[in-house]
Amino acid sequence: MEQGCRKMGTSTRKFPLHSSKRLRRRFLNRAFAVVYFFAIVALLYHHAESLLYSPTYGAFFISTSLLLSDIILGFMWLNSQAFRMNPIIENIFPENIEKVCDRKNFPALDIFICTADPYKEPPMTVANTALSVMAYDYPAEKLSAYVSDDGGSEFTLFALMEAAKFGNYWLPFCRENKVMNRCPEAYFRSNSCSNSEIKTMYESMKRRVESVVEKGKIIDEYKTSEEEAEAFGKWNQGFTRQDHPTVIQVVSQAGNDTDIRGHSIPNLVYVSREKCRTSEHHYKGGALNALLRVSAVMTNAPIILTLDCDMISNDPSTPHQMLCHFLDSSPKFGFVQFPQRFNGLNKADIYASEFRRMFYINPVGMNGLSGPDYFGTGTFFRRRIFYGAPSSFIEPEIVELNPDNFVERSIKNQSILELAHHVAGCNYENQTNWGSKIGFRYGSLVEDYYTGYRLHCEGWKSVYCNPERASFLCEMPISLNDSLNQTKRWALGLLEVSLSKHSPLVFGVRFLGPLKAHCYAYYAFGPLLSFPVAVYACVPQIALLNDFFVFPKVRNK
Ligand SMILES: O=c1ccn([C@@H]2O[C@H](COP(=O)(O)OP(=O)(O)O[C@H]3O[C@H](CO)[C@@H](O)[C@H](O)[C@H]3O)[C@@H](O)[C@H]2O)c(=O)[nH]1
Ligand SMILES: [Mn+2]
Repeated sequence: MEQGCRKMGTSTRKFPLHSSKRLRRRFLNRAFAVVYFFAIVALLYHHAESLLYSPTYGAFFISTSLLLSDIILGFMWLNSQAFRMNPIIENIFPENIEKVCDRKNFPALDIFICTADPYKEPPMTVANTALSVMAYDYPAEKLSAYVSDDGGSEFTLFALMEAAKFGNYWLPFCRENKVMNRCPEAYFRSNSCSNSEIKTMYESMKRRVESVVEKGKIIDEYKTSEEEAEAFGKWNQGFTRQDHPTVIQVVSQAGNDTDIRGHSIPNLVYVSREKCRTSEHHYKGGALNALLRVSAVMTNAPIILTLDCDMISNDPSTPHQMLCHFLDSSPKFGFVQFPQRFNGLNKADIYASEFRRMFYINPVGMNGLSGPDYFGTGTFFRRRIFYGAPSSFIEPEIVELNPDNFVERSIKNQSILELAHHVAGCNYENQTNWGSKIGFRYGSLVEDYYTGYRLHCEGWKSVYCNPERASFLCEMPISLNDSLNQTKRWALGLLEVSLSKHSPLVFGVRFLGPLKAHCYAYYAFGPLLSFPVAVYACVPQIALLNDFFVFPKVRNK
């Protein structure tokens, strides 16, 4: 992909694309860490001493729980120090991209958007996300958005068809008005729109989409062509969410479909992989692998962006920003991670929903240790990364899935569509390397963390990119129930890794070195923190009632 650009003869040395800055105060932190370490040792010594000389059973119980808690806290503190040893901030210069690479030489980009439930993740949200990325400031014929629908819902397909029609107006509107926030819902919410015609158009599309979801049925009046009616015909009587054949529908085709100004619009493809109760579907990891194969057969772009359906683009120049890393990188470079920034948080963020440490602080620390982990969304990958280590390519089963394969035929070609249906089949992965050695990795509920970890173990590198203007905005769970469910799912997924043979401190340390292994251990063993949290929430009260002192008194010798 880089060759096309390098041929232009303009040097990236003259027009740098990125630079990095090591944080200067890391030495102060190292000195502080040494002092802190001795403080922790002293505290553990105190607990051990109180344990040995416990006067009562109650005191023995309290000292044991405090000792265990502080061992866990100490261990987690130690892991967390790995992030602080070599933090690096990466700067990019996207304004130089078009000086070193002509737009016509830009690499193609396949965008994967995952959705799984039309009621929890409304089709309008999916449509907005798709529109926000289809409106990227990038050559339209090089852009393809693939929406994976694990909910197998005709309403999601309907929403995308409506989005494509509205896109014919929206894309030129954004281009001509230099709109920065290209997600229509977010744009109309934050702008008192001067051009109310487009707003009316959006509102009417929204009404149609919401009404089909509400009614649970797409009325015939809404099916505007035979092709559309045929597509919805696939949702016949036997079609259920857990049991249905593959549905792949090309909603718009680059080079063929044009907007109202006659410009091409990007490819938009709806994919609902085959589901059957008798075979494992591996949740989102399975969905992403199906998309990897379907997109390989149809467009095979060398760069892939993965997005959750609620992650809207907030900056049309994000592809230029990621190119700053891809066009000027080593062959081992595998992915660029953008942070998740959340919509609608109050300024004080009293519930700490921003995940500041996870999304802003730690990744800067990992930048200095061959790159951040994969967050599951907002990530641009080199397609080659999914086929084995940088130095040992793993051949996929069929040549069409090879990352270097050039697709000559159109995405609507009959044989291409047949093959795409085949590779999205629910038994396709049986007796193959998918999920174990190639593609997104199975084996943990947090497929993102686990996949990023295994890719780093194979020798791939990544970079964290956090431009001033948020590249993406997403939603966070707002109800207590959803939030607890999410935390529980993450905790289970992380424990699946920490207690497996691939545990960062056993397996990871051999391939990543101690510092990076401790970074991964910080997350993998994170769920253990629930123990000290529970102890510190209850034990001091019990201690107080028993007249037992948890910490040494100042007067103690
Ligand atoms: O069987 C499934 C289940 C989920 N999803 C999609 O996966 C994404 C993430 O699922 P969600 O239920 O929203 O989980 P979160 O906890 O909000 O997501 C975080 O945690 C996940 C697991 O670590 C990562 O995959 C996500 O990228 C990350 O944002 C959503 O777009 C879903 O539509 C599927 O496609 N198929
Ligand atoms: Mn989510």
